[in-house]
Amino acid sequence: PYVNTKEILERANKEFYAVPALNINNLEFLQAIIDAGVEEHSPVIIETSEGAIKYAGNGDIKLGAKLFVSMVESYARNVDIPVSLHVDHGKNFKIIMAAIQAGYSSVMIDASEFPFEKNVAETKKIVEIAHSLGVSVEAELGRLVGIEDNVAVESHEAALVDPDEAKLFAEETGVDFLAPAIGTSHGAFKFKGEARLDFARLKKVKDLTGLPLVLHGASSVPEDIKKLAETYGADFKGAKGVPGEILAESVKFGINKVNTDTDLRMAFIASLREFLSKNPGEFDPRKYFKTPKELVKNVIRERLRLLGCSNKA
Ligand SMILES: O=C(COP(=O)(O)O)N(O)CCCCOP(=O)(O)O
Ligand SMILES: [Ca+2]
Ligand code: NA
Ligand SMILES: [Zn+2]
Repeated sequence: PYVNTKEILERANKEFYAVPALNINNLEFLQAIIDAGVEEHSPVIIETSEGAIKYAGNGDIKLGAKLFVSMVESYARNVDIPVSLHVDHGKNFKIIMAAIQAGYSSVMIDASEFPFEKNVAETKKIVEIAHSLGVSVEAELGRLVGIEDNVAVESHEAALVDPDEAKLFAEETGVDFLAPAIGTSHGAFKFKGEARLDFARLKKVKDLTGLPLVLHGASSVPEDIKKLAETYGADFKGAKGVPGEILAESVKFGINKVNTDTDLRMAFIASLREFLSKNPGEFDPRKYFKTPKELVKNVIRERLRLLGCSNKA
């Protein structure tokens, strides 16, 4: 069934596991996610960035939002696992409103680049509107920067979440789930040195807010996927993600939603490169997208098990 993200995350919060939030831009990744959730008897959270909504709507954001709601809601009605649809990194009020009106389960208002007071004000505005329409809300505190050994301490201190601010933020905004910056960053090149997240800081945010917490920039960039892509011509030198055991650790300290996009993109392109080089005569997209979809599905199945949400449907 098509459910509200809050329902999925409240149970995860209570039972100490995490649910991956998986980004889509097209039909194929959605199919891979649904299949993974069904095969693992697991809830799944589908999320679309503002760029994805523009992409699907061919520039028309209302059309894009409606298209994603109808695709996700239709697939969700067809399976017996909980599925929700979320706006990732919402910054543009028009896009957030279009998504709420189209029927999204939840929205992120990302005002984390602004000073604390403005982040509170922006978030509060969205929370009031969204809650009046039964839509749940995610917000972010701190900025996504890797904790680099050589970067001066005060600069990454300034970027990471302040746990006391998080408590105040939760109280003042009524936000349903919170993304505390603890040292991750988006994309495939997250760390120059050792991957390190600030778990002490994360635990303080959890203890002070009690909210379901979101880890952004959580892709692992699995070594085998990176190698497969490079074997068939990709140049992913220096790509490094969050190791699986660190993801599992973050769940112990209170992470319940794990945003994952890069790992899906890497799996798809690695498998597509391999398929195309081995099948020079193929030109049916239902054929050349089939094995990439399979690999994305299997990467998601493994992540569902790692985060402890298999068999939680
Ligand atoms: O935190 C994450 C996941 O980050 P990761 O998968 O790169 O680690 N996300 O929020 C996904 C970010 C998606 C960005 O989409 P656009 O390119 O359309 O703007
Ligand atoms: Ca942000
Ligand atoms: Na999000
Ligand atoms: Zn993110």
